[in-house]
Amino acid sequence: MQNANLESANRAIAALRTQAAPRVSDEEMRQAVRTLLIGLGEDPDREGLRDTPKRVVKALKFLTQGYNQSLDELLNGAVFHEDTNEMVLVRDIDLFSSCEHHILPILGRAHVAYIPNGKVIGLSKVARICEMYARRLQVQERLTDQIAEALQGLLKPQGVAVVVEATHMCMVMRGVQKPGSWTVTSSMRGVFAEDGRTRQEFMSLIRHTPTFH
Ligand SMILES: Nc1nc2c(ncn2[C@@H]2O[C@H](COP(=O)(O)OP(=O)(O)OP(=O)(O)O)[C@@H](O)[C@H]2O)c(=O)[nH]1
Ligand SMILES: [Zn+2]
Repeated sequence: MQNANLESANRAIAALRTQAAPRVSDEEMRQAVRTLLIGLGEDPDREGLRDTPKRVVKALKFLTQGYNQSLDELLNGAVFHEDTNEMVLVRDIDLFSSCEHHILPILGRAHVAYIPNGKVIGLSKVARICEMYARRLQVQERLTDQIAEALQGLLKPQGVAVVVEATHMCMVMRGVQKPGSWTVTSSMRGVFAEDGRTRQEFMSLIRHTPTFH
């Protein structure tokens, strides 16, 4: 059911993008950046800024490239049958996202665990799932949930746990200006939600400092 929701949300986003795509050209986007520069009191024709609209549009498209990806594509079939009941944890996955309120960076990392139920996923695909959702305009809570929901839908595991720790540039460089503040969000499914000991094991594994660091 959750997977069906996720897929229908992805389809809705894809449909919106298809409708929107012909309406806004790269040139129009560049013009919008040029307008912003003028609004900021700059001269968009001075040497240093001449190519800035082009660069900004390219950078923003890169930072939101997750809209053009799908779970199917990134998985490339890397779901395998495996009989194991032990926790799989991929931790310290770097995240670079953008907040949807200010389009400013969210910098952080994700820790993702699941307990299989007959199926495992290629380890790199866990990081790729995080990457796909991070490379969209986000709020941290939704990003965290989307990662958990994707794994839940793909693997139907005994449980999924996702913790995201991030700092928001909109809270650091502007607004309330609190450098050093971190936001921690979590999404727990199945045994991680129901069983305190499993959740505790996960929490202690993500706090543990590996010897190779
Ligand atoms: N819950 C949540 N809030 C976020 C996230 N990123 C940014 N925000 C918040 O979104 C809110 C938007 O509030 P507004 O009052 O509309 O915007 P603002 O005037 O720019 O707010 P300030 O940042 O307080 O100056 C702010 O409190 C941000 O801190 C996020 O990932 N999750
Ligand atoms: Zn923000």
